[in-house]
Amino acid sequence: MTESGVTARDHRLIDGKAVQNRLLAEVREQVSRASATRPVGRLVSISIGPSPEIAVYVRNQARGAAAAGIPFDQQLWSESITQDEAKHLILELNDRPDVLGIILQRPVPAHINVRSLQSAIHPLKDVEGMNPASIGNIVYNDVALAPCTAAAAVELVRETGLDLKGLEVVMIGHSEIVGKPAAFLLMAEGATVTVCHHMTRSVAMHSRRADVVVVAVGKAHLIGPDMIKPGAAVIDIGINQVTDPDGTVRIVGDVDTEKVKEVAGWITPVPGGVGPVTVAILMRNAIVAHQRQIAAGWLKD
Ligand SMILES: NC(=O)C1=CN([C@@H]2O[C@H](COP(=O)(O)OP(=O)(O)OC[C@H]3O[C@@H](n4cnc5c(N)ncnc54)[C@H](OP(=O)(O)O)[C@@H]3O)[C@@H](O)[C@H]2O)C=CC1
Ligand SMILES: Nc1nc(=O)c2c([nH]1)NC[C@@H]1CN(c3ccc(C(=O)N[C@@H](CCC(=O)O)C(=O)O)cc3)C=[N+]21
Repeated sequence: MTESGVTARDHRLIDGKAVQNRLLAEVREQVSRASATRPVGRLVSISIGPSPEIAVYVRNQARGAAAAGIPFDQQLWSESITQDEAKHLILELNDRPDVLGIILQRPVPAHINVRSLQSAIHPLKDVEGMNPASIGNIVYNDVALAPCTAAAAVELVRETGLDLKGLEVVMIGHSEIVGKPAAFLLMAEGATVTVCHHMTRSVAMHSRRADVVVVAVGKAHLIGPDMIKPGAAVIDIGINQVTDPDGTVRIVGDVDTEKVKEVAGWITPVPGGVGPVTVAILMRNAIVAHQRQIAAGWLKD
């Protein structure tokens, strides 16, 4: 039984954990082959200041890295670190041959310019694909190092078996780390993509005609059964903490899973859907970064 009260055996639920296990097994295979010729460096995961939402992600990154056989270095920097100190540390990591890749968790403290730090991560070590150069590659359909959650959403649509070419997809949310990259990745697969945000006059007008709805907003129960075409696939990226009347605290997505699963053909539960696949994509990006560094002559034999 998942948190959302839906049995994991429900055939309408896409099992994110199963997709994670499949992807991590593939990465593990590539890591052991790569390690035969030269050591695979460590994945450095940077959090600046404490944040509960990041803690879950980083804990699962550590588990994913262990499953993939990738050395993992979790760094928690003080929230009083200055922009210059943070940038200097990142530039040092860029030049270390024993560092395979760098991910900077969001949010960062208000005094830190995350866009500037993101740009300081060298594109060959940017395992989250958030350096503008990496994002730019997506426009050129080079999607090998894409933002992990966006790529996870594409992976989960593929899991339905639907042919993405010409598929009517509605992306609800247009953030720089999820909504917009996801829209570009889906376009790269040949989907017809509509992007909605808070200025969209009627989200339902778009979502009701979609073969696939991807939602990354951050509002519990934003998507109800009346907003989904019967049989459509629903990819729920939202992560929201809700407190039940009896005081139980739960994590739910942006979709009213219980009600929407009666209408949808497929739906990703929260937890147990996009989250685990995000972790697996991060590990896949890490071994891709290693291969790109070799191709660029960065790693000596
Ligand atoms: N599972 C995972 O791996 C990850 C999950 N998340 C989760 O995804 C959710 C979104 O995060 P993130 O992508 O950073 O987005 P942001 O929180 O940065 O922004 C929310 C987005 O939703 C849009 N929006 C707000 N209200 C509405 C509405 N009523 N209808 C349509 N669109 C609306 C906003 O549009 P506008 O800008 O115009 O206001 C904005 O594009 C969060 O719950 C976050 O926790 C995020 C990262 C990874
Ligand atoms: N630069 C950056 N990139 C991100 O992708 C990013 C970020 N910052 N900041 C925080 C958010 C949140 N996020 C999660 C990813 C996976 C789970 C995850 O593994 N969820 C499990 C939780 C299960 C459990 O409790 O272990 C699940 O949904 O099944 C959660 C949260 C990525 N984020």
